[in-house]
Amino acid sequence: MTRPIPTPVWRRLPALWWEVLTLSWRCTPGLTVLALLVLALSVVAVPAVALTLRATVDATAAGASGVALACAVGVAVAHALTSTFQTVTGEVITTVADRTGRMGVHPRVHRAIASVPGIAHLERGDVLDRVDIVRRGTGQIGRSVWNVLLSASHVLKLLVTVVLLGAVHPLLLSLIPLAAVPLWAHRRGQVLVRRAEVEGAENHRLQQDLFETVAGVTGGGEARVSGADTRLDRLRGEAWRATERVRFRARARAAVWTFAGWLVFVSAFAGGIAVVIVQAAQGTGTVGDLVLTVMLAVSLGQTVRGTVTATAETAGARRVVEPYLWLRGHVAGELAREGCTEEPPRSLTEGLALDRVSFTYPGTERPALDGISAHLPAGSVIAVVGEYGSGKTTLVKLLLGLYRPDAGTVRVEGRDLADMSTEGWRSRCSAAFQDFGRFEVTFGETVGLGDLDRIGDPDAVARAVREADAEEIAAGLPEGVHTQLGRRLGGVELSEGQWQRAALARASMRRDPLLFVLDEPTASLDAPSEEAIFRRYMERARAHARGTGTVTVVVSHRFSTVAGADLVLVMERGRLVETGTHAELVAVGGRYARLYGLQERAYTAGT
Ligand SMILES: Nc1ncnc2c1ncn2[C@@H]1O[C@H](COP(=O)(O)OP(=O)(O)OP(=O)(O)O)[C@@H](O)[C@H]1O
Repeated sequence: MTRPIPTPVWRRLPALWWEVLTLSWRCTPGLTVLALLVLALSVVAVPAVALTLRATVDATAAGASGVALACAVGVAVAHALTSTFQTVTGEVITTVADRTGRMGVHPRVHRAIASVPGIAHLERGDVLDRVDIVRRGTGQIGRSVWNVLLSASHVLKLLVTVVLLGAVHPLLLSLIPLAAVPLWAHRRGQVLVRRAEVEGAENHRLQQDLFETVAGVTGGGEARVSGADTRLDRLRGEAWRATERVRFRARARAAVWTFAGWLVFVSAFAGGIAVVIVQAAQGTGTVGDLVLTVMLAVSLGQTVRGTVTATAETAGARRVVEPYLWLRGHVAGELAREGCTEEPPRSLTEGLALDRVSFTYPGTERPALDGISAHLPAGSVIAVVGEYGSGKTTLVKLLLGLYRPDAGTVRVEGRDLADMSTEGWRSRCSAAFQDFGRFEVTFGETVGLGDLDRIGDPDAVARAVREADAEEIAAGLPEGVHTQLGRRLGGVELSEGQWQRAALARASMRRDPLLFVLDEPTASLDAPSEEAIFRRYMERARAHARGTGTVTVVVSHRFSTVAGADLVLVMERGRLVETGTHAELVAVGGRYARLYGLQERAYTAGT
């Protein structure tokens, strides 16, 4: 099969600029029009000042004081407009670009990444590097089209200026090609800077992760107690220095290129001015010509610098635009590869099945799941047990469609989950994980996020809170479910167990899930609280079973809590080593029975 040749970046840029311009229009129409207007008028402002100034001087020399006065007023008006444009253009463009970046581009990036079925791609270094660059530079993407328009307006200004100078003396036309030298030199430097950004992205991510670990409340506390914070901080410093070394070298080389380019242009320009001065001294030009030349000479410097800066920024934005386009291509490729649109069934009668499922995490050697086959009947409560790292979480993540099996099939009512629309399947799943999210919104919202359609429904939220046994938490908050959570936002901080119950309540928001997963969501709770919650969720599972045939999967280390499950799956090093009910497995006297006995003895000894 021949692979399609990817479209070069430069051919995709015009479409991207047009897209950003329409986004600007949608995000902030008034300012977008103002920015376009200011750019158009700024092209004619400087030549207008120069021409009216020449007319003023020549009229004065000819003794036409009335004309001279009128031209002087023209100079004042044109000068005032030029100054205003110089101040306003940057402000307006920055505001438009910033709004477009935050309100338009940022949500698009997040939506695109989230639209890819599964999360396996978020474990890939090449994807993470690009996401890191794009997240830091969405403003530059919003600004990219304005830099292009700014460059175009500066180039136009430059052309008008040089044409006027050419009329004074044709030799000055040679400045046109020479004005391109600084642009070219700057571009060369930017290529080096761009390469250095991608090269240093991995170390930058590493230092950021280490910083968050050391400075974070959770990980940071642990690091301080264990004394690992000094070492982690040293590693962070090393990673930062490695990134900075690469960046600094590239920027220094880029600066040398820019300086050399400017030197060539400025030398040529000085020669041009000398020619005009000689011409005026010989009487072949007017005093007005000399004034016009000096005026344009001053503004030409600014115009060329503006052109270089805007063009350099356009080129510089490629270090963000290129990874952005790469990410979009990646997302489109992933979506095309999936292309599954089948809707999930309304209810289950047969249930879910794993058929020789294997899975290895990207970048690792050992399979996390190895040839798992099991039937999870509709309406049943399945317990998954096993030691640390045996593959329990990976198994439920495959059931939830967060990862795709490398081999084998996950079936829903006999149909391959891979053929089903990921969005459709996820909308029929509920899950509470050990690493639950702490969403710092109001308590009611943190629960309601479990079912966005009903986030504002107080009855639905109250019921979910009741099911997670979290009523006392809500009642204890100063403003009940309307209390803002999180200290950073001036709200109330919940304890670990309270956050966990909030996560459980969130998972209870959906009324008719086909798959309900509880992956050790009660690890922060004591054994009696955990048992009480599981009892409650077992009852809920039985009620769901009668309606939609929901399969409830519970992952736990505490064997006693899951003894009431219909089926227990015992995992060991990625393999399913035993299957049966609690009674059957105890009777067999195998791995489950041994681990169960050990835990029971430990519990009895502790009481
Ligand atoms: N994102 C990941 N990338 C690479 N390897 C991973 C990842 N997540 C888990 N693993 C590995 O896959 C194996 C199974 O992990 P998994 O989290 O499924 O086990 P578990 O039984 O749920 O463990 P625990 O009881 O500690 O939660 C482990 O060897 C683990 O190190």
